[in-house]
Amino acid sequence: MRESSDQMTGYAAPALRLSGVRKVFRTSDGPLAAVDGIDLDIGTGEIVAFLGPNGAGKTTTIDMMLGLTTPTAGTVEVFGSSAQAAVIRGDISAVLQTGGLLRDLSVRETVTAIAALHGAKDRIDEVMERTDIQSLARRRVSKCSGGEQQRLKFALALLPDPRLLILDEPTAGMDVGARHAFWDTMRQDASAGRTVVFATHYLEEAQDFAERTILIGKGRVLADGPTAQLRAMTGGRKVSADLDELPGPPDADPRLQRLRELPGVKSVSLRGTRLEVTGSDSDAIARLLLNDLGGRDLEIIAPTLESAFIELTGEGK
Ligand SMILES: Nc1ncnc2c1ncn2[C@@H]1O[C@H](COP(=O)(O)OP(=O)(O)OP(=O)(O)O)[C@@H](O)[C@H]1O
Repeated sequence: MRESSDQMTGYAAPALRLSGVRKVFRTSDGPLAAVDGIDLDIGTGEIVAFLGPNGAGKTTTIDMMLGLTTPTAGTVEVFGSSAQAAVIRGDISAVLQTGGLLRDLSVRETVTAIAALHGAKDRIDEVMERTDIQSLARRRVSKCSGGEQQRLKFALALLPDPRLLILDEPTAGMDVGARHAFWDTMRQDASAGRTVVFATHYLEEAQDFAERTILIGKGRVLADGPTAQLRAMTGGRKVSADLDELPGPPDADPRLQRLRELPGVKSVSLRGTRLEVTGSDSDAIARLLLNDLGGRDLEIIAPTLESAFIELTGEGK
């Protein structure tokens, strides 16, 4: 990856800085604040998920990051300059939901044409290999599947060797294998210093691939933090184990009572001989179950981002 001017000057501007960003559209029903005051900094080498339901404002925000539209209020900076300047320098590029590939060109002709625009003909083979499209080189774009077209768009986005890559639902149309291959490439890129910001509807995708998740709803940031921490914000983990049959009713059982009295325990329930305990300190619950209460076949399950999402946005997907 190219050396950054920040490294040369010693000034480390964040990859992306949004300050008080708003975008208001005029609609027949009056003004609509699609983005309603977003502040955030994203550092070099981060992989960040923008997670939110339909209409949350993700695409509108991404368009402003890329300089495709201007904010109604606030500022967007990419490596310390305007988004447009960053695009011209080749510091930022994107895989967008919409936007065109020429259907009659072959895959290789497409990559070659865009490489010529960027003065990056020497990178053609490398990006085709990284995105696993060499075997499609002679295929017409119109004959490529949705997932293959996404890989081609990804190749085009890598041609300028951007320091910041923005992806709007990049794996739409890919099967599970292609999705994992895609994210493996992304991880390698991020570890080499490329910053990656992606919008997704897939809760598992944020969970599996982003170290940091920014949850967006109604044009605002609802939560922003390490993806694991966001998950932990909702209800803690569930610990389950088999117990010997209880001699009496569960409400009166002293073993269950000891679990209920543990700090942070939210619920204790029994189905047959299978006990389920939810709480913030799963280690303490597991210790008590195994050491003192004769629990067997113990399982600890972390809450999914789905539950965090529903709790924080008040709406499921
Ligand atoms: N050009 C426009 N004119 C009027 N309203 C718009 C325009 N673009 C977006 N909107 C509205 O702004 C809101 C945010 O839309 P946006 O596309 O940014 O959401 P999103 O989070 O990307 O949704 P999705 O996940 O469905 O792509 C929506 O209510 C949308 O209808």
